[in-house]
This record gives sequence, C-alpha cells and structure tokens, in this order.
Amino acid sequence: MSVSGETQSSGNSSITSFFTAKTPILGLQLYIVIAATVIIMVVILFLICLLIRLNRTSKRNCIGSKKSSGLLPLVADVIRENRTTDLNEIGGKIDRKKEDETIAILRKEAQEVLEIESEGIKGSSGSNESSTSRSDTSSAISGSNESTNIGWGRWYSLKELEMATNGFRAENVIGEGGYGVVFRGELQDGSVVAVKKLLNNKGQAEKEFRVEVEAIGKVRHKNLAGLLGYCSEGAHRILVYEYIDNGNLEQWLHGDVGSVSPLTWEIRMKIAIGTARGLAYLHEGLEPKVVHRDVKSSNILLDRKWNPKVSDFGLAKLLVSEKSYVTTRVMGTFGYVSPDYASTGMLNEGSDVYSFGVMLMEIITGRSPVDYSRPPGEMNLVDWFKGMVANRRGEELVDPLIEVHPPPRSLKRVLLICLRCIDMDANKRPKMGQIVHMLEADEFPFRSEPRLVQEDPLNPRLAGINRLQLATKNGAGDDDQKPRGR
Ligand SMILES: Nc1ncnc2c1ncn2[C@@H]1O[C@H](COP(=O)(O)OP(=O)(O)OP(=O)(O)O)[C@@H](O)[C@H]1O
Repeated sequence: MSVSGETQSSGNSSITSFFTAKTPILGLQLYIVIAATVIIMVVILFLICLLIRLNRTSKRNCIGSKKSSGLLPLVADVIRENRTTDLNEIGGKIDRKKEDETIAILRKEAQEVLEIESEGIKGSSGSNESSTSRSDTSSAISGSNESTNIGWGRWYSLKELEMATNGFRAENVIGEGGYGVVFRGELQDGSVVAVKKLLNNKGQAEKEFRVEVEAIGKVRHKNLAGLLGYCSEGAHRILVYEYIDNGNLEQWLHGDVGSVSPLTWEIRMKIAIGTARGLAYLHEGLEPKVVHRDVKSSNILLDRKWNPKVSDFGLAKLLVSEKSYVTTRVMGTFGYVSPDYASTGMLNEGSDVYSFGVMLMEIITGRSPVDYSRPPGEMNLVDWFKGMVANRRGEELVDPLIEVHPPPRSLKRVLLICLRCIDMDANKRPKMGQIVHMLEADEFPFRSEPRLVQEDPLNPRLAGINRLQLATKNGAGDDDQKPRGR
C-alpha cells in the first residue's frame, strides 16, 4: 500500500514537473503554452464558423435575388437599410408604417407591370397605340430568324428597325437629345415603338453596351418608360422603348398652350406623384439602386391620361450597393444639377432629389429652371422661388395659366417639399419614397380622378411644339381621349 502510494506520488510529481518544465518558446512553462494553444485554436475555430455562417447568409441572399431575376427587377432588402433617420417632415414626423406601405406599393406596381407584360396584355396607358407591351413587341416579328428573345425583352435587327422607321426618315423623328435621335417606329404587326438611335460617339464596344442595356432593360414600373429591347450591329447602337404618345412635361409646361393650361393643379400633382414613384422605385426598390442623373421635365413622358413615365436611362448608371456614391463625370442638365454634384462629381440619389425639387418648382410655376428672358432677379428659378417663399409670397408662385388655384394649405405643403428637396446639405434632402408619401398626404384633395381629358388637342396654339407634330403623325386628332388646350 505504502509502496504504491509512493509510486503514485512520484508519478504525480513527474507529471507536474513535465507540465511545469520550461519550453524553448519564450521560456514559458509547458502548461502555459498548451493553454495558449488551445485558446488560440478555439478562437480560430470560432472565427471559421463565423465566416462560414456569413458566407452562407450572403449566398442565400444572392440566391434570393437571382430567383427574382429574369423578368423581375431585383428587389432587395436594401430599401429598409437605406432608410435614414431624416424623417422630419413638414409639420411633423413621417409615419414609418406608411412609408413601408409606400415601398410595398411600389414593388407591387412593378410586379403588376411584369404580370401584364407576361400575360401579353396591352400596357396601362389606355391608348391602343401607346405603351406597346413587351409581349406585343416580342410577337411582332416572331418567326423572323433575326429576332432574338433576350429574356427581359428583344434583340432587334437593324433591318427591322429601318423598316419600322422608314429608313430612319426625318418625318419619323420625334425629337433629338444629347445622346441621339428618337424616331417613331411601327413594327410589322402595327405596334408603335420609340426608337432611340444613339450617337455612339464613344464607339462603345458591343459587349459593354449590352451589359449596360441588360441591366436597364430589367427595370419595370408603371411610372418608368420601359425599354423593350435593343439593336447593336456594327457601329449602330439603338434602344427601343415603349412609345408614350402624349409628348413630354416640358412641352406641356412651356409650349404654347393658350391662356389656360390643360395641366390643372390636380393633374400637375398627379404627374409629380407618379414621377416621384418612378424615381423612388429606381432608388429604393432595386438592388443595386439606380440613380437617374438627368431628372428634368423633358424626360417625363406623358400618356393620354397624364400618367407620367420617367424616361431616358441613357444616363443612368447602376450604383454598387456598398458604395453610397460613385464619382463620375458630371452630367445632367443645366439648371437641374445639384450644386454638390456639380462641384464634387459625387453622385447619389440626393442629386436626383435636388433635380426633382427643381422640376417640382417648374410644375408649380410653369417657369423654366433658367430663363434669360426674365428680369435679372427671376432668371434663376431656384433663387427666385426661395426668395418668394421667404417673403411670404408663395401664392404668387402658382403658374398664371392654372385657372383654379390650389387650396393654400396644399400649396404651402408642396412649396415646402420643394425647399426640402433643394436643401444645400444633400444629407438633409428627403428620400424619394418620403417625397411620395409627403405629396400623397391626406390634405391633398386630388385623390379622385382629375379632369383628364380636355378639348381640342390640335389647338393651333400648340402648333410650335413637338407634341402637336407627334399627335398629328399619330393620328391623335381622331382620338377623343387626348388632352386639349382650352
Ligand atoms: N419612349 C418615348 N416615347 C415617345 N417619345 C419619346 C420617347 N422617348 C423620348 N421621346 C421623345 O423624344 C425626344 C428626344 O428625347 P431624348 O430623351 O433623346 O432627349 P431629351 O430628353 O430632350 O434630351 P436629353 O438627351 O438631354 O435628355 C423628346 O421629345 C422626347 O419626349
């Protein structure tokens, strides 16, 4: 018993001395080295597990997005993440729940457009000719070897677009912008499209062009002019859009429409809200978000029911979601570009919000952002507008061509929305989703269907502006749905 006890104690002491023996590692005792190694391994294992977990989550998100791709724009959780704390609204706080509802509605609207298209039903403009649906267009030349379905839309051959536009004839020209000429085109089945022939002075490579167009083409919302497809042959770069048949907002605001504008206050607000919805969808309903970069009245197309459709994605660039801005060449149109974007070239949604604010001022006043024909203090719309509001002369801002003035409370609210949009501090500007919500606030009495259709669209007072040429070419004179000057 005592021998075995001695043996045991000598065993214990040899184990102890083994573990307490000094090692070559910094002269530390063995048990300390073992303990440190174990701790390090546990930490490493923990980190590996964490990484695996994170990786799985991101893959799941990716798969989620991919599942929604194809025809469906990528709708991501980024909407929630993008929400800033800047929710102070005029006269109170924006209700977050309502804001959520707004985003949900935007998503639903996008989904509806896709469903309509996939069912091959005509678009929502109410006109037989306008808003040719993608399915219509797809079926237009089905059977042609040259046509290719590209998932979200169509690839068009140069030949069929030449045929559609009578060889890109001058008579088919709807208008010309900084990026090319827009033609009215009629496909073989009679459906009408807008064919935008890009200047391609960049000599953009086919692949680069295709990548950009593919990204834009998937975007669908009832307040966005939908891209139906494209053509890329040789040096030709052509975009094919749904045709919106009632001109653009600039023409209606600044064209010769007579002494009373067909754009009543209610119609103007309908246009403002629809435009805000389209932009909110670009900013908050897509992943990666899309900044338009050239929000202005000539890029707001109108259908016969005064539904606005934001057009011209030629300038739109996709933003990578991790970045809050991208630095790029300053683009946009004089008078609409936010001072921060112009001076730094830093682009984010706030630049669009500023431009939207200027456009809202234009909608209220009927004045162009820059008008050299006015007295010096009134040439710059933003400066004049701010001065008028500061001097409590808001009532005088309303376009004299608006026959029935808005209720003072509604007017005041919209004036203040304008001012918030053009805040010099880009971070203080509201998000487009918030603007939708503010514009739709209950105080506005324009929930009911506005006076949509006015009288003679061929009013000679409109003769100088493009829309009349458009209307005439389209045979719009026979359609009693079209807007009329009074
Ligand atoms: N999908 C469309 N349906 C009907 N008309 C269109 C369509 N897209 C553009 N237009 C019209 O074609 C004309 C030229 O448009 P475009 O977008 O090329 O130039 P812009 O907006 O006037 O100038 P910028 O290039 O500086 O944006 C405008 O009158 C516009 O209203």
